[in-house]
Amino acid sequence: MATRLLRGPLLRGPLWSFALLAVVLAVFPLVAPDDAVNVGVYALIYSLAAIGLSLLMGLAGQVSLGQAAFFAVGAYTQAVLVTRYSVPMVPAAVAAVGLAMLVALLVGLPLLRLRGHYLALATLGLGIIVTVAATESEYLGATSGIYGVPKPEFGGRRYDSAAEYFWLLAPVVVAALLLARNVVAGRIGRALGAINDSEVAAECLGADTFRLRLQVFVLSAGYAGLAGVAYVHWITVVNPGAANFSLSVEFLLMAVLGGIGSVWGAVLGAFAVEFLDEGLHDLIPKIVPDAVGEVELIGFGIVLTAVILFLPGGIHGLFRRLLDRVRPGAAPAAASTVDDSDETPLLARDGRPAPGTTLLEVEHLVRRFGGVVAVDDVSFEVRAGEIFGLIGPNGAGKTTCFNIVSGVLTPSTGTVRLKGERIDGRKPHVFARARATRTFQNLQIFRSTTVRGNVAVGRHLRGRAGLARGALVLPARAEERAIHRSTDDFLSLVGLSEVADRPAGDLPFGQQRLLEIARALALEPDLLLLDEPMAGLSGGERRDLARLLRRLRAGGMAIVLVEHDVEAVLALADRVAVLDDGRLIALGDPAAVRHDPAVVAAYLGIEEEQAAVDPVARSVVQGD
Ligand SMILES: Nc1ncnc2c1ncn2[C@@H]1O[C@H](COP(=O)(O)OP(=O)(O)OP(=O)(O)O)[C@@H](O)[C@H]1O
Repeated sequence: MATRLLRGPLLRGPLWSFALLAVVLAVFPLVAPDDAVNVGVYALIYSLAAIGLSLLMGLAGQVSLGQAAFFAVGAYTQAVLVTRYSVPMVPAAVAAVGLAMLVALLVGLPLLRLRGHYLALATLGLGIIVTVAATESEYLGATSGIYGVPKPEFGGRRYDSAAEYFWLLAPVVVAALLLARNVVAGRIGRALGAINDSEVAAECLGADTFRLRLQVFVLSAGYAGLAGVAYVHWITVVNPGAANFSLSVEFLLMAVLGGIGSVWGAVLGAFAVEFLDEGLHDLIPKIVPDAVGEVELIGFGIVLTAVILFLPGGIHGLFRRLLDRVRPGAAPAAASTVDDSDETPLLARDGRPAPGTTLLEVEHLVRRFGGVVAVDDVSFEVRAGEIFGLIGPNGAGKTTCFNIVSGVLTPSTGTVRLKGERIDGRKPHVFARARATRTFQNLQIFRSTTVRGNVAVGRHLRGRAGLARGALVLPARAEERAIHRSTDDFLSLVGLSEVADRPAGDLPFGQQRLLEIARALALEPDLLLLDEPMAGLSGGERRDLARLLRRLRAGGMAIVLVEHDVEAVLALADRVAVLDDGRLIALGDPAAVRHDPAVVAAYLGIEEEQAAVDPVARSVVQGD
């Protein structure tokens, strides 16, 4: 849901929507009463932290329960630099945001490697640490905090009224939104969206999950730090309450209420929560006389629970649904078929190992799952420019072999070398970086995006735009255009051009298989592992795919083919390895393998000696 929203048209949408927001924000102080403008200033300040949190939750799929800790780091650093060292406001702000990001880097480095919600727990702890440290530190003014932070002054003008401060902040928030939007819509956001859909598939296309999540966490802390800077220049004082858990909950509520993953929603959520906060301030004392802040927190808790239960997409999701209702549905498009019938080389590239060169070496591979030995002392090599078939009955260990070679699983013992480098036990993105990738027996489509979006993820390693370049968009724009254009080429290879802009999850099963192949080809691999690519394809699609694989081989690509359609493999492959019960029982050219009694026996489940003499058994495998 989060990523679906995140890629929605409202968020990626036209730049005019940002202009509209700018106009609304410009007009707000003119038309709203003074009290409301005052609340609006807090909403703008907090929306910065909420945008960061929304990015973290939507893109990295992680929750921070201590966003206020980074907010406080930003606020304290700014206060110290400006009041104690007379550092001008802007350089101080750069340092404050930088320090918040550095703290996030140090927290994220050990934690984001782990699966699960360790980050949420750690950031909760960080909030407590920052609160206690600020309370105990005389340097930071202990419980009273640091006073006397000046209101901002630019060009001789002091921004001390709510309306003026609002107007000063509004462009900052719009710019922050634009940067966040660019991150979401660009290379990094695309890869993180894919990771949320299928981590294993995104990794196999070169997305480094840990690194990307760490980057977003650090960016998210930067947003919180900037909010802290804006805050301290508005209220001119900072105390340990700035790192309080209740403020982190408030940020969380803003992000969730706005719609997780929607940076637009975070701003809407910030305004909604701030005005709700005002309402609760007035309402709670009437219901609970002498009530203190904790009662307000209960109010927030109730709203948070209600939103999760009844409005899972938040305000942004509500808008999105309304928009979907009025927008006409896209007409379903028919898939085209591959129209080439030749075997001219395809996707050849300079620098690819010469045909016949050993690309992949698998030696004495063993993988145990408890008592089951799924792969048992298997060795083989795959050469550039060949189609290598890997066949065997159900449960023979083929997919496990693929998983080990591609880094999805670590072997119990044995080694895997790709282009001479040991890669066993390394992550799948290392495999992808060496220009090798795979498809999956159980389809791993990125459902939150379109067909074209899936292929664009396949181009991840061919792009270079990082977080900073992506956020500033201009340098990355040419690259994005090139990626967009190239997706058409890869889709046309598998006959999916016509459905390029359809949601990937809407395609029928067979086309989803073809999409996985197009996505893998987009990496322009030297080694391609295909796990049952023919399953679910029509007769025509199978023939087209076989032709495509021959053309890729002619271009010098090495293809390893796991396939239940034994005839198809024997017809296509240059060499075939047969697994049975985890063991390699035959390896050689298709003709030799076809006549191997051990292979016949394995497929029919009879004894080898019997298979050797049984004409019926042999005819079943040989297709005579
Ligand atoms: N994660 C796992 N945990 C436990 N056992 C597993 C796991 N993965 C595979 N196995 C077992 O390992 C053996 C080999 O499975 P694998 O999926 O590699 O075979 P396969 O040749 O790909 O089979 P199929 O053609 O049916 O896909 C099977 O007995 C399977 O049950």
